[in-house]
Amino acid sequence: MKVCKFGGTSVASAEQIQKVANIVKADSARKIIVVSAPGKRFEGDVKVTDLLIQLATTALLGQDTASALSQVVGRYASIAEELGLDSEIVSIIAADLSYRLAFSKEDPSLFFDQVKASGEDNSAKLIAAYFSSIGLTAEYINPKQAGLVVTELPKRVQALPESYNNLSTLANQQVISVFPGFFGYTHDGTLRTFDRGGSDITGSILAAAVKAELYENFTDVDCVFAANPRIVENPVEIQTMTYREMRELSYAGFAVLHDEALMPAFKESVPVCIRNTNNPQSPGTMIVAERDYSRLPVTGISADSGFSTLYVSKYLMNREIGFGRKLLQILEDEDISYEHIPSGIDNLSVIIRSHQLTPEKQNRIVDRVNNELHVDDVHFISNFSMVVLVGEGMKYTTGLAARATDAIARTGANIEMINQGSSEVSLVFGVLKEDETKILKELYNEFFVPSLVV
Ligand SMILES: Nc1ncnc2c1ncn2[C@@H]1O[C@H](COP(=O)(O)OP(=O)(O)O)[C@@H](O)[C@H]1O
Ligand SMILES: N[C@@H](CC(=O)OP(=O)(O)O)C(=O)O
Repeated sequence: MKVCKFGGTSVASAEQIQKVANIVKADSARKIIVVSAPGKRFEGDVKVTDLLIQLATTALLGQDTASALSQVVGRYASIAEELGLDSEIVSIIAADLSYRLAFSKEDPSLFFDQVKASGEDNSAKLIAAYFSSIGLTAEYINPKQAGLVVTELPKRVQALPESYNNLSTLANQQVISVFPGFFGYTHDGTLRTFDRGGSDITGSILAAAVKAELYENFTDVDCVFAANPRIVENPVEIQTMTYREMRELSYAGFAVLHDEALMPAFKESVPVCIRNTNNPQSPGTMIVAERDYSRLPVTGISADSGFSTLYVSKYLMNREIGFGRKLLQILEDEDISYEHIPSGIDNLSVIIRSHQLTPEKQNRIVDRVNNELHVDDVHFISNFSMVVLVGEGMKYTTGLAARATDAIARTGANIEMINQGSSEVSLVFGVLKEDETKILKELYNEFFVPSLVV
């Protein structure tokens, strides 16, 4: 049995959904279909999830929701009409949205989740109806009834272990299951969505639960490329990569797969294949536990912005027992996680995703570090990017860091931070945001030109 996830671009219009149906028909092993909300049909279009966020915001502000609501219903109505479905499905979707808008707004984040999740939920209902209309025996699956149970607030949303057992019964279904991505329910029945892009996670959870032979993730590119195709022209195609490599690359900018989507599949050794709905003949990129990495040391290069650094210096910091713990406790008290901690003997930097910081939080942290740790200097620097070189073969290659730093030097940019994880599967450079693109391009030239495939 195969689990297939179709992303927003794959279900953005009637034409795309017809391609999805053809892909499902072409292989009888494709029994569980996870769908996203309709995404962008063209450059500049708006994803249904973003329309829903606008709708929820309007409702929370107590403003008239009629126009925002009709935009969302309109997207589904035009898809349904083009697919030749009767208006009943559109009435079901309109009624569902009105029901969600009447939900309690006491906790705005839960209200947002209710409204956002309708994107995938209604997409699944519509696609199941379309499959049935063309003679495929298909059924919409409700994640609550199927048992996709997630953690309660204030914990980060994650599937609970029992979900896998609950969902495993889907393996016995004779019909094609159409499952909405992106959300689950807590024990008390509260709906919670995963982070943006989270339908990839749902697909992986289901693939692990039914111990699928393959998790196919259908998107709008033929494969995973060695660098973001929006930045590097015609990048090298990756045929096979390991879970670890994909995890590191999606951590910093490979938007093609959510970085939390690998663990469930990895734990059950389910291989993942990234494929193109618009070109299903293309074999795609296989993500597996091990691969031959003798040819090229670097598999891919990613880059992501939106990082800040908390810089702290104090003479003899290296001798002060408990300094690091006290500093990290201050961050924990502010509910902040960190990415890297490069350090010297008298100073250290804590790299943080900037979206976690507010001016008030920054002031409180700086005050507490000054008052409680009596440092010589503490300040925040924002606007950092991380550029990450990833490859299982890196640890067997000498001189690789020197080649990378030489390439960066050629751009004239300064390296603010270097971090090599002990697994040596990645090498991270902290750079200024304004230098990110030129560094990515130069590193790509250094390690991939003139190669054609990895
Ligand atoms: N290294 C990469 N390889 C392939 N695609 C990438 C890479 N980095 C970024 N992307 C982008 O990821 C996009 C697909 O992911 P996403 O927009 O989430 O699709 P979907 O709508 O299928 O969920 C591609 O259109 C591509 O622009
Ligand atoms: N629709 C949600 C979840 C998702 O996974 O979407 P996509 O498959 O389009 O990345 C989002 O936009 O975040």
